[in-house]
Amino acid sequence: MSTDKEWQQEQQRVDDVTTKLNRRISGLEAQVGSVRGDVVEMRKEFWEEVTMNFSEADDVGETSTSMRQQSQVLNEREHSHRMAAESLGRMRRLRQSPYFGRIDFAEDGEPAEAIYLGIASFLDEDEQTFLVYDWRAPISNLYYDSTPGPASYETPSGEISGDITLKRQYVIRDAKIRFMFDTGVTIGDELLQAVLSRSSDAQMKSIVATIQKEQNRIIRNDRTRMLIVQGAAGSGKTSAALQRVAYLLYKYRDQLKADQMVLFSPNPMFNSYVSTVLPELGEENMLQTTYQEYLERRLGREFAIEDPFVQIEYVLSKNEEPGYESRMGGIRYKSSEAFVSVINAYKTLLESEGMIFKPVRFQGKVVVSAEEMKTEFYSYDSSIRLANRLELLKEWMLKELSRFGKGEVDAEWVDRTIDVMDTEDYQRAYNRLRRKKKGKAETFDDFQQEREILARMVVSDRLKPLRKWIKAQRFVNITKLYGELFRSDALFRKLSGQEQLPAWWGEMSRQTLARLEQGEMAYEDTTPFLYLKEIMLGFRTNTNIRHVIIDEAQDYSPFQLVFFKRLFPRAKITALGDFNQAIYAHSSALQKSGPLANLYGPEQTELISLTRSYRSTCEIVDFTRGMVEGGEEIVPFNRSGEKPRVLEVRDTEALQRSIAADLQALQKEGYESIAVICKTADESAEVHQALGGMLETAPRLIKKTTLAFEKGVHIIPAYLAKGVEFDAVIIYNGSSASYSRESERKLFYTACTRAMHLLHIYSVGALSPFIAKLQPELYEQSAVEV
Ligand SMILES: Nc1ncnc2c1ncn2[C@@H]1O[C@H](COP(=O)(O)OP(=O)(O)OP(=O)(O)O)[C@@H](O)[C@H]1O
Repeated sequence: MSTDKEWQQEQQRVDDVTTKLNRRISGLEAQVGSVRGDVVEMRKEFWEEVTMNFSEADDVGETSTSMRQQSQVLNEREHSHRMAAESLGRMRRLRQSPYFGRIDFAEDGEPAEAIYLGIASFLDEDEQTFLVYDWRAPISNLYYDSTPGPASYETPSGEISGDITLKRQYVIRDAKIRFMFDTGVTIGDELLQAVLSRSSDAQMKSIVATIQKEQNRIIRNDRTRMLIVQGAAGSGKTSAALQRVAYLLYKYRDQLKADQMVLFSPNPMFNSYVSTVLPELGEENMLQTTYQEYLERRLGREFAIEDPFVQIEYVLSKNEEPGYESRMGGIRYKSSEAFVSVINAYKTLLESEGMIFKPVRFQGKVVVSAEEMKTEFYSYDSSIRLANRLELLKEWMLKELSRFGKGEVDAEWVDRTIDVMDTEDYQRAYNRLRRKKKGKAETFDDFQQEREILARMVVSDRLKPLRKWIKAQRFVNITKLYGELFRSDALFRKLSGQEQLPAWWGEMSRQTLARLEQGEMAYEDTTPFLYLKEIMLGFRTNTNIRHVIIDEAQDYSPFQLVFFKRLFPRAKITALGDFNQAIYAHSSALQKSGPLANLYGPEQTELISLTRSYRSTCEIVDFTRGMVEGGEEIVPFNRSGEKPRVLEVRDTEALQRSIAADLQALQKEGYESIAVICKTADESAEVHQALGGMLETAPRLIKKTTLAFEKGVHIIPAYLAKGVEFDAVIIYNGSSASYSRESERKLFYTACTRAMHLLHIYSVGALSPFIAKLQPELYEQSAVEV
């Protein structure tokens, strides 16, 4: 334990470091000052600019180089200015809290040296002595990974071993030490206690000061192509992922930029929730997107595409509708690896037969018929790759179109068009001609010639959209090709190699075709459809991205994962998830062993499990872990609170009145962020309206389009509460009517695990079996009804 004297010495050091920081800050301010704000913010429109069509590996390097050049347009002056500005930002952050940890490390045969850890390095004026080490420096690993005693750490030039003689933790604010504690086995249980007991924030916080050993393994793991993290609810997966981004940006600072890393979030609100962590650590944010955003860009123009939230609403609330079971069968099958194999086999088959094209038509006339295209296509050497044969076909069609165009020059419609041309059009045509025929004798002098030139121009103009259409290879009828899979059982049997069709095949196929005909695409069809399109026409890969972080990985299907692998051929993947929170009806890529682990093979895959849950009190964890399989492995962090409270009420009116009273009481007690978690969006909207009239300030209704996460009272459907947390959670109706099907278990678990300090569950009538089956001593059954 530290003594008063040590405290004074430490405070003295804080004062010294602060003085030096102030000096450095003044210097940097002078350097940055006058041109502040001039720094060019270069952010790429992620999906717009970096996706390109490449099928050959050779091209990849080239694209990547040109893209890097693009992003390095900043000139030298701006560059150094930017560096200074960034450094200033870091120093200012350090001034608020220069460090949070210290280890005294004696390298073998050397005296012990005190290593202070903060969010950035700070060198003394001699430019040699580290007053503060960056938490990501190799030596800092000792702090997270080792306890006092013999220890070693890796450096680029080999392992260094020695002895840790002291491990100390601080909370420093405004140059004053507020808390100081010598730690042993774990990193400051006490500090962690304090951090976890505070109320939640509208934005996620960085956890650098209290990273736990097992989380540190995730942050610094850098060996394999694929890192899979299976972690209990609240075990710090998202936190670890974000610190990992910061770590990689530090470790590979010469090669890796923030815009080469992308985080896939479950919804737009989550994006905003996590967006402050990296800036807080003095790093630029990585790119953030959602899978839906990608789908919209790729398919949104052709189809009305369903989003996963509409799909889940259907799954949760339409179980009485005809066709429900077959759609569920479809959702499961279309997300499977088996379907990936079918589509791969389909592509192979199409190399020799079965292509479907759209004819090229112009003013009712067929320019090139689908049959002619097919004949031409299959006349090419079959050893040429499919995508390349389609390129050849494209060239042939463009020629056919030109030939057709020449024949149209004398058509009557052309004459008519020329007759009604106004002077502006005429002038435009004339100018164009002049530009084209620079220096040549051809002019408008000759009437005959003039007519011909204008006619050619008119035809060419009219054919322009068709040319564009051909160039974009829109003539391949992907929709029909995809539909064919569901139209012909024989074809499907041939491709799957199975006599037996998948469950609900007939009805499900009818549903699929009916939607496609309406120009709609169900969420479960989007990835397979796009995959078929990509493998036919050449995959549009994104080679700029070097790291893909997939949060809530359990919500992605095996099919989507295969897709990710193709989409980001140069990226390493970090996939974080919890199979107990797999809320979608499709099969999940994250299973104990399975699709995710197989994606890059065992050599290239590492799996880390997190079982300690930090978010919720012991009482809440004890309660929630009983609901899921394997829950006994989840270990609550040692922080106590009230037992979850369960309250059965008579009817909806009593339910809403009780919840309104509860909300008011909670707010009075000082809970700042409270969620009333409903099952669906419709239910949330109803509750929002009902409670609005009963509360002083209207609660906030969270929809799938909500962008910002804020404090206050929220009404939110369970599936949108993914990844976020609240001081207090009220489950709107945890009755057996709402949550009893097996498919609802994980949704219910996800909802309950959003609570940090307090969990109240209301139920109209009988309780959900997921609660009823728990030991009664795990919760407080309350009878109070308003
Ligand atoms: N080492 C730590 N130090 C301080 N706080 C931590 C630590 N690890 C986790 N937490 C806190 O625990 C809470 C849960 O963390 P996080 O959201 O990262 O968990 P998760 O595993 O992604 O959860 P879920 O799967 O339920 O969404 C957050 O408030 C986070 O700040």
